[in-house]
Parts: sequence; structure tokens; C-alpha cells
Amino acid sequence: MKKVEAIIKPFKLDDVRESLADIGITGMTVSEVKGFGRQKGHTELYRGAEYMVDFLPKVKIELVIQDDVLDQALDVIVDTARTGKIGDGKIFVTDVERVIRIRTGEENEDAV
Ligand SMILES: Nc1ncnc2c1ncn2[C@@H]1O[C@H](COP(=O)(O)OP(=O)(O)OP(=O)(O)O)[C@@H](O)[C@H]1O
Ligand SMILES: [Mg+2]
Repeated sequence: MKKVEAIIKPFKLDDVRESLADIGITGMTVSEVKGFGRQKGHTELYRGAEYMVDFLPKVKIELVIQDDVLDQALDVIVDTARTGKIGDGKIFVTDVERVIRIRTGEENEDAV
């Protein structure tokens, strides 16, 4: 199992959620976050205005998925979240050791 953390532009969240649902992703966690990339937050466009702040608003999506859907999920996120402008975001992938569904006690592949 893999965890995918995708930092994206907030206005892309609905599209990304829908595209992921379309390929059968059944759960995700979303947070409002702030961050910067290599432009250090300066001079990035957000909702048509040029922001001059240290941290720009972003949305973080976290998904834990089975290995066999990883590549498809990454393709969907990249294709849907890309505008081609700076600040489109970044995706981090890590291994997940264990997953437990609290209600049933099911684990791992049965629980994602
Ligand atoms: N190395 C990193 N570690 C953790 N979070 C990061 C890292 N790089 C980017 N982020 C997060 O992703 C958000 C978007 O980053 P961004 O797309 O600006 O990356 P970039 O490397 O500057 O690429 P680009 O040149 O396309 O803007 C940042 O605001 C931050 O929240
Ligand atoms: Mg950047």
C-alpha cells in the first residue's frame, strides 16, 4: 500500500476529487495548508491576483491506496491538477505499513 500526498491549487480540488472517484478511489483526506516551493511564495498568482506573501494557500489530498492503482492515481492527479503555471503543486509517495478499519478490525488490503 502507498500513501499519496498531493499538494494542489485549491480551485482544482473538486476536479481532482471527481477524477479520482471515477477511477474507483474510495477514500481520501483533505486539508487546507500553506506552503511555498522554489519561488518561495513570492509573485505567484492566486485567483488572478499576484500574491506577495511567504506562504500560499494550497490544498493537501492524502490517499492510501493499493500498489496496483498507484500509477493510475498519479496520472489522474497530474493531468487534472496541472495548469502549466508555477505553483501547480507536488506529489509525494510513501510506503504504508499497516491500515486498520476501526469499525470492523479489517486490515491492510481489506481496509483501504
Ligand atoms: N520540497 C517540498 N516539500 C514539501 N512541500 C513542498 C515542497 N515543494 C513544494 N511543496 C508544497 O507544494 C506547494 C506547491 O509547490 P510548487 O508547485 O510551487 O513547487 P515548485 O517546485 O516551486 O514548482 P513550480 O516551479 O512549478 O512552481 C508549495 O506551496 C508547498 O506547499
Ligand atoms: Mg513554485
